[in-house]
Amino acid sequence: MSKFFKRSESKNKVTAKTGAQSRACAAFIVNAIENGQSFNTAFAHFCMKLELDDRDKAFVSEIVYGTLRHRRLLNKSLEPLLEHKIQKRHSVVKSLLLCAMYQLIFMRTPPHAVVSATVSACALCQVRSFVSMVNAILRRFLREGGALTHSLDDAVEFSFPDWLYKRISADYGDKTKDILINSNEHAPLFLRVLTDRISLEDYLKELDRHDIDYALNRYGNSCVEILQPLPHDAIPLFKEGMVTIQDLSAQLAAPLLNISDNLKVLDTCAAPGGKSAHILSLGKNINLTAIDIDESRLKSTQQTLDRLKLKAELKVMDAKDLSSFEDESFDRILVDAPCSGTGVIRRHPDIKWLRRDKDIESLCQIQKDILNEAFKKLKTGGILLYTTCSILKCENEEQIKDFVKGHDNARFVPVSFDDTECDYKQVLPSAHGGDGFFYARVTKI
Ligand SMILES: C[S@@+](CC[C@H](N)C(=O)[O-])C[C@H]1O[C@@H](n2cnc3c(N)ncnc32)[C@H](O)[C@@H]1O
Repeated sequence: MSKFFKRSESKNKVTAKTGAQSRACAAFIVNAIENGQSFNTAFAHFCMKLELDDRDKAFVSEIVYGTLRHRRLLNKSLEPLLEHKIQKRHSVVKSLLLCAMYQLIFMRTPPHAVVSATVSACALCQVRSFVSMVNAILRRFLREGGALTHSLDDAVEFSFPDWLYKRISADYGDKTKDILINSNEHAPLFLRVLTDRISLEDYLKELDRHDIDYALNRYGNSCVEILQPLPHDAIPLFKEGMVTIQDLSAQLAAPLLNISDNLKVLDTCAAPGGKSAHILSLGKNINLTAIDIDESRLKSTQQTLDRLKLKAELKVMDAKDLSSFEDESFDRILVDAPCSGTGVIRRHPDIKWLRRDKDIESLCQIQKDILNEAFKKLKTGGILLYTTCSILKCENEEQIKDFVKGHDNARFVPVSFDDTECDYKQVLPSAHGGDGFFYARVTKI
């Protein structure tokens, strides 16, 4: 356990009670996600309901993320142990068992602790009548070796829904397995140092002073990877606004806008504000309008900008209708479009179970509508940057190629990666260390 999760002496023991509460909380969250709730909503709700402290929350989040990462394989290992099908109204029992198996196999938590806390959690989950069944299944699982039952089907082995597996393999062929493996990794913590306020060198000295392990990455010149668990409030100079949390791939987006001083910039899908903040750091006197359709998410953009002491005009607005702005009035436009999130599954494994195949078509239509509308607002000679955190070609290269084909006055502005220039760039999860991401920029002639 990291030194940043220190507790007072009296609270330092994980009692049977807190152990059961954490297991109940994890099972409730997994169950809620299976029923369509997002991780963030379910996590906030159940952690509050079960009155968990920060250390318990970290433990719960590890169990939930891990269980979601390996859900299909855990399920395959659980199924032969179930003598009767668990009814839908008792589905939390299945979540309790899957979470317990994840702890036994992947976290190597002592078996007696997992079994006794999971059994006690039945009462908290209001499935007391399942106590002996849960106890018997977990003990049998351990007696029979406590190992996973593997599958020759990669969708099961790497726990991806069939529809998504099919789409990834149609797009990537023999690269598919690597993509699935990398998407099941734990995502690293990347910081972006605001180098207009503190040099990278000086910030690294700060990390050394706090004895924090880090690594640099040749792709981002203000990017530092932190090699140990570190809550936000333990990140040196975070509160002071000298540094922010942003994945490496996300950090590579804003510089592609070629920002210089005094430009008028529109960020069409801005929340929670990571790239808006980056744009503002790249020039002086940038006139940035940041819009988002989601009011609550736009509030988090304001918080991001406040912490970093940056200013932009924020508006709740649907980017499919930008008629309140004059045509050809922006020098730079960022369309960081709503997407499937298939490039960030290692960071948000709930995406695998929340997304549906039919969502992809509607997302593609929204992306197309936003691109068409945003391009009207771009000045001649300006740059529009289209990015997504998806790896699906229909959202990325097919989308932008169709766009350029459909606009006589649009031209690609090539992007350069690994010393190679291309009209657009697809980065796969972990390929450079960062998330899966897509970048393409166009200009108006
Ligand atoms: C990938 S996130 C943007 C991340 C953000 N650019 C950043 O760097 O922090 C996509 C955003 O698009 C917003 N969005 C979805 N549909 C939209 C629409 N029609 N108009 C404007 N924003 C939209 C979502 O609310 C979400 O905040």
